[in-house]
Amino acid sequence: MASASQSSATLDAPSPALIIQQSIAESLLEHDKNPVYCSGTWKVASDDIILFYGENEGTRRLALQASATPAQLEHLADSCDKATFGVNQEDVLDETYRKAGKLDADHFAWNFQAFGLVDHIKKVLFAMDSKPREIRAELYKLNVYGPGSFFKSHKDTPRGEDMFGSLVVVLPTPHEGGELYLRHGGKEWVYDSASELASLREGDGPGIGYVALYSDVEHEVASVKSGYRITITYNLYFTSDENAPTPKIPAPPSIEPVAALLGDLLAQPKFLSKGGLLGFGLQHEYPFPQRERRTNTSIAPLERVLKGSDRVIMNAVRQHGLEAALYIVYKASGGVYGGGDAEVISQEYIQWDDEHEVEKVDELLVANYGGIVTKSKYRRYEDEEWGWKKVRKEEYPMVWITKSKQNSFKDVYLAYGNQASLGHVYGTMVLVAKVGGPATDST
Ligand SMILES: O=C(O)CCC(=O)C(=O)O
Ligand SMILES: [Fe+2]
Repeated sequence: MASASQSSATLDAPSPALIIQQSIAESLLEHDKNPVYCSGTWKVASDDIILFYGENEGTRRLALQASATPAQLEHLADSCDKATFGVNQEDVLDETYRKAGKLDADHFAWNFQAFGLVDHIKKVLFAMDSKPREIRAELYKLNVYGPGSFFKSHKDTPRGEDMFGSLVVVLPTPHEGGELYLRHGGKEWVYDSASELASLREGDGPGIGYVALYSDVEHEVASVKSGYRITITYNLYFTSDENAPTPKIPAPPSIEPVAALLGDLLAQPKFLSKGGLLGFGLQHEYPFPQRERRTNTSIAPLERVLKGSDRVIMNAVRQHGLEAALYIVYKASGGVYGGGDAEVISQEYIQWDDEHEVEKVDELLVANYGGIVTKSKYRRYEDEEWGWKKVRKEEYPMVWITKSKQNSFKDVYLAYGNQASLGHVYGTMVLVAKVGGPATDST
């Protein structure tokens, strides 16, 4: 009896383990929503879309940035062999299944480097990995789908264990039809290269269409109605670490010691107790952004290209939850402003000119360019300080951890005065982290 009641209890209430098992299965189902392909358009440079092709010495050059003429495209189509497809490890020619032209990788070349695109594909298809596996694309074939060409439903034959998918790049030649249908897990999608390419706006420069799909995704190219649909396909592989040469360089030091020391510094009760700024000179050089005449440009985008120890310190201060950014430390000489050690930091790289007089560079920076005063002009002359109360009040104390003169510039500005004269503005790009709230003055 006891055993009977036990078994009925098992039937009524699923065990906790079973509930967890079901939850795992359910949440894995959620992950089936991960994309099995990705597609879109990709911007390229004009030089990227020049095609060189030929089976023998006489190589043709076909530049696609300006639209190719029908005669040029016909020549390319005529240079192709008939495309075959794989059935049971054999290449089969059957134009009722696949009608298209092909060139093997040893009969064509183009400048386009797929690295950026491949990196993008990696992030979309392997977003579930905290550190996505490295992948690479190997040039495979060029195909020309002229009017009436198609490729019926198939899966691509994986070439090697590490191959996980295919990348099809569609060149920007006008065509109609030739949609790519993709099917997986009972779902269907369509990638319409003709309309994707047509949607590229002229002012945006040239672009290509692309679709990257897992090898187990069934796909089919619908019949091309007009024009030429030219594709370049790549095989996509996981890169194997086995063949990678062992690095000769020693492993870089971890950021942990720097972050720990920074933590110790911030924990000091007297250190910037009212808040302030931590300044770091940069150890590498960075190109200042292009300035248009009489405009200013933010240097914030340079943050993405920080190198070496500059990157380490940016990561370390952020690890401590500090707000940090690149700034330019401005100082000026000449005009009313001249002299003094005043310093103002701003994220704007300013185009000074010799037509507009500037009375006080520091005040202009504060008023118009988000400037923060780190040293006010008259701090050394106490009797004059009354006139600068307002600016003094806004002064943020800056503690320099490292100093550097790298990434400095000198500009000329028109200094206001009885007689306008030329002055100089000096700038140095640095990394600044904010500690605590703004420095407040109790007076
Ligand atoms: O051109 C396409 O969109 C796909 C071509 C294809 O399926 C293949 O070459 O295997
Ligand atoms: Fe295919």
